[in-house]
Amino acid sequence: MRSGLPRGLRGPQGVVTVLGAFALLLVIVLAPYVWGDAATATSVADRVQGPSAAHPFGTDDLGRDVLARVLIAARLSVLLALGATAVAVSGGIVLGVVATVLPCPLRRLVSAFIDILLSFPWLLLALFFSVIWGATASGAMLAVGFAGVPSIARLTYTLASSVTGRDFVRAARIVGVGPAGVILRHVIPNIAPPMLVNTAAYASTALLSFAGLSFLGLGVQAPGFDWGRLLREGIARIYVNPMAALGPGIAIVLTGLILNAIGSLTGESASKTPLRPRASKARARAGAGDPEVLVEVEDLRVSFPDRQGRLVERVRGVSLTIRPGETVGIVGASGSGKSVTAMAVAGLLGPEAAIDATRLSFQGIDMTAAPRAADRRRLGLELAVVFQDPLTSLNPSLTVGRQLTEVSRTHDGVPRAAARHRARDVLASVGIARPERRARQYPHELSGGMRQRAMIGMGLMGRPRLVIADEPTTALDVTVQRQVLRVLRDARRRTGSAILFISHDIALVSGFCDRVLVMKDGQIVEEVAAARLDEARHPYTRALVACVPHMGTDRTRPLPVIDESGGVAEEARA
Ligand SMILES: Nc1ncnc2c1ncn2[C@@H]1O[C@H](COP(=O)(O)OP(=O)(O)OP(=O)(O)O)[C@@H](O)[C@H]1O
Repeated sequence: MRSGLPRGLRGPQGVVTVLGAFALLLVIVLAPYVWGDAATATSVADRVQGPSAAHPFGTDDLGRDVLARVLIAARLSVLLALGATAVAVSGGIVLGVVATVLPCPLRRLVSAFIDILLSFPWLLLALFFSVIWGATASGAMLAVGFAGVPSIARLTYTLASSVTGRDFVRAARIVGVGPAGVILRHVIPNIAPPMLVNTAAYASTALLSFAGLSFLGLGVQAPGFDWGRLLREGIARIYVNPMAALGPGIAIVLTGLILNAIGSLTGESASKTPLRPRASKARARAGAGDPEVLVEVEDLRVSFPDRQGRLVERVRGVSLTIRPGETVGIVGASGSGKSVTAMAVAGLLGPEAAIDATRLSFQGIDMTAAPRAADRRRLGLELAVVFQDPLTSLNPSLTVGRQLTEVSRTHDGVPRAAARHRARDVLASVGIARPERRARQYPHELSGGMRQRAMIGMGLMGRPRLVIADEPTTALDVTVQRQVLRVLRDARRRTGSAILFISHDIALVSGFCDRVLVMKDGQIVEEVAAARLDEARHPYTRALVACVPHMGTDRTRPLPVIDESGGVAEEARA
């Protein structure tokens, strides 16, 4: 059963939070009208009295009702805390997000600057800013706000960096989405839930900080009063009337709790699904070159730095070609360099990869260099990548339909309504029932097989000449695997696109592909037609083929094992 309320607002905690927030709001709005006179009317006869029915929190040294003053101070205290929070959060988000999209050396510089600011205790910063802006309410608000910028900036930077490292952001960049688009469409929606929680947490910290500054005489000045100032006045009479000090203290604690509870509920409601790695798809650009050859790779070498910073070559002199409409498979053990090779072809390797190749091109476009704007458009439309993990192949904070329409809208300039229409047709063409409804859903609302089909659909939104499928069926059960392979086959038939299919499973690859490239230790050790795998010459290929059980396999014998040298060892395995 689903109620119409957001998820976070259901249950007792949600109800209590809503009631608390509502009561606080009422006090903030109405208190000055209802208790204004009691809070300001002086009465010498009622001076410094303890709690009574007429004055539940007693009176101050001018005979004013302390409870009324506490209630009226709610408005100033909360507004100043929210003002300080707005300064801290907006400053922190701008600094943190901008730092993530800066080029590497500048990013390090800004990150180090944030760290230096963080090393100062916030109170010291707040006092420093108070001195600059003076001991006034607005000065203290700016002081508390600016003192919070470094911690919010650090948090934003960490969260945003974890998003910008995801495949869907890398793919979006390749597709031509600029820094502003990446921030607005990918980073902000994904960091919003934790940021909301932290904003509310910071609001309660700001409330406390502000009360602290006013208590020290650096915040609100007489005749104005906030909770901090009331606390300062109450402390002086704590032995005569403890409630004069406890009253504002209770108000600060309760309001802090309400702000924290609002934050956790908002965060819970806003979070759609946990963000996980791996995502999306990519595309490629245009140029001269042999029209008969779609992908040309010659002597590709890819290295990554190890922990000591030394470059280690992971792909060692790979050469391959893919012709239009061909289905080429790459098989090999884990770590043999299949994905790195494929990502190099797609131009999706990160900046940490050192790429060296005599030739690395897709439709004549040099994929070792950053694509030009004109090439990006072709990449966006003509190259699609389907990754292994379907849950994380899509941006969790955008609906499936929105992600599908991005290609048409970014590169074809198709109007929104037409793009939506096309997205529905494409979803239907990859076998997704009720495509209208599915397009409105978020990735986590789809099954694994559906997500993978939606990914293939994303590729079909353009005019794919090549689909790179990096272990697209590994995370799926056998039945769903078959459906996904069928969708890929149909897509190839309809669009004439070539497919580069990566898998551990030589039986799957030989059944699906025209040609098979066998990789071992970063090299292609053999290239063989799928139909003639039995005639493979390399011992490693023969070992892979021998490991595939078939109808005639003797089940009483141990499974063959591929040894270090790549041959078959008849070791026993349970
Ligand atoms: N970003 C990276 N930084 C450092 N090393 C990397 C990086 N990406 C890949 N590698 C290394 O490159 C080698 C080849 O990785 P790759 O992902 O291509 O293997 P694979 O054959 O696709 O394996 P699997 O089937 O397990 O995905 C591995 O040793 C891997 O650790």
